[in-house]
Amino acid sequence: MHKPSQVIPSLCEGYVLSKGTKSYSFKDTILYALGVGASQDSTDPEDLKYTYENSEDFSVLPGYATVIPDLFTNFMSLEDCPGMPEFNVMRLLHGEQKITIHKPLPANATVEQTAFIKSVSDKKSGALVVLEIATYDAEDHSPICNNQTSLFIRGIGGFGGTKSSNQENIKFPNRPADFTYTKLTTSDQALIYRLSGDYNPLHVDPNMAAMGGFTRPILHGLCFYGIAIHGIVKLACNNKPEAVKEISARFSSTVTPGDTISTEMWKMNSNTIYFKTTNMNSSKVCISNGVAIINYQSFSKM
Ligand SMILES: CCCCCCC[C@@H](O)CC(=O)SCCNC(=O)CCNC(=O)[C@H](O)C(C)(C)COP(=O)(O)OP(=O)(O)OC[C@H]1O[C@@H](n2cnc3c(N)ncnc32)[C@H](O)[C@@H]1OP(=O)(O)O
Repeated sequence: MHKPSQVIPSLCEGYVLSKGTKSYSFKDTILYALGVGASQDSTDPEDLKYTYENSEDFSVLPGYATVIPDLFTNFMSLEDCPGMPEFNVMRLLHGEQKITIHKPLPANATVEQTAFIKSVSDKKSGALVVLEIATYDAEDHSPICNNQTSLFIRGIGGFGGTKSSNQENIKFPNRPADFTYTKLTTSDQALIYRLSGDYNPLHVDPNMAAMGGFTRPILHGLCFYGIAIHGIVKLACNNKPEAVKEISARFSSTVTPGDTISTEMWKMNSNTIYFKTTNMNSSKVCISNGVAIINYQSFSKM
């Protein structure tokens, strides 16, 4: 296939990366929960509701919305888009993510979904490709969730056109956080997390990570996003996953499996939480601009 020498936004925008039906079951939702650090140790007795299908209130973590799409198919299809030049896929990083949840995520479902490129903007050091993925229940065609995924492809910027970002910069309050969730990621975190569908070798293969300019494989953005969401549900939502309606955030620095990450949350008003996550090993903020929209009516005790 003939590839252009640089990004041609008009040939990218609207390009369908995948469209189809898929089914998942409670085994997938449990595997996801384990991949974002749900455990059965004495500090986390409440996690059984995400990891044991026979628990009384078995539930799906809201972050599971991010892996319902066929991540790897979409990732690979990007290279086939006629408006994209040749690029080193190991230089592609997850830039931003927004999920919108329309109903509590079912533990077993058949879903219909379409993923397409919504926009491409020139960030000079790279191209920011924004994907939109809508997921519907195949049974009654009701909307389940939406994903907006921004991919930052380093090294292919400078093609002109728009340069805007899709997320606003958040100003955090000048007071201690209302809740803090600190989690030690494990050295095998990426090996477990990838089984939920993002098989990008950047996260496990040292040679591929080196091609991306990293000394070691880095953790999936959606894995540490999922860890932060787990913390938000536990600490700010009384462990009621159905309370989460929307979560958006930017991946502003990398995390290596084995790093400790700490998510600080501020309750801003009756339905909004601002959050950011710091990588305690690098001392850098790895998730910035975090905003969670919560429906506090869905539980009584705060
Ligand atoms: C298809 C389905 C796919 C599913 C996912 C599959 C892919 C996954 O497997 C891949 C991953 O998970 S990668 C791991 C997670 N991501 C990361 O670790 C990225 C961390 N962030 C960075 O390294 C830098 O912010 C970096 C490199 C992103 C940007 O840093 P710089 O180049 O230094 O940019 P900077 O000079 O700070 O800013 C330039 C302009 O870019 C905007 N920007 C910065 N960070 C951004 C980010 N994270 N997302 C979006 N935009 C971002 C800035 O605002 C600036 O724009 P403008 O000039 O318009 O203000």
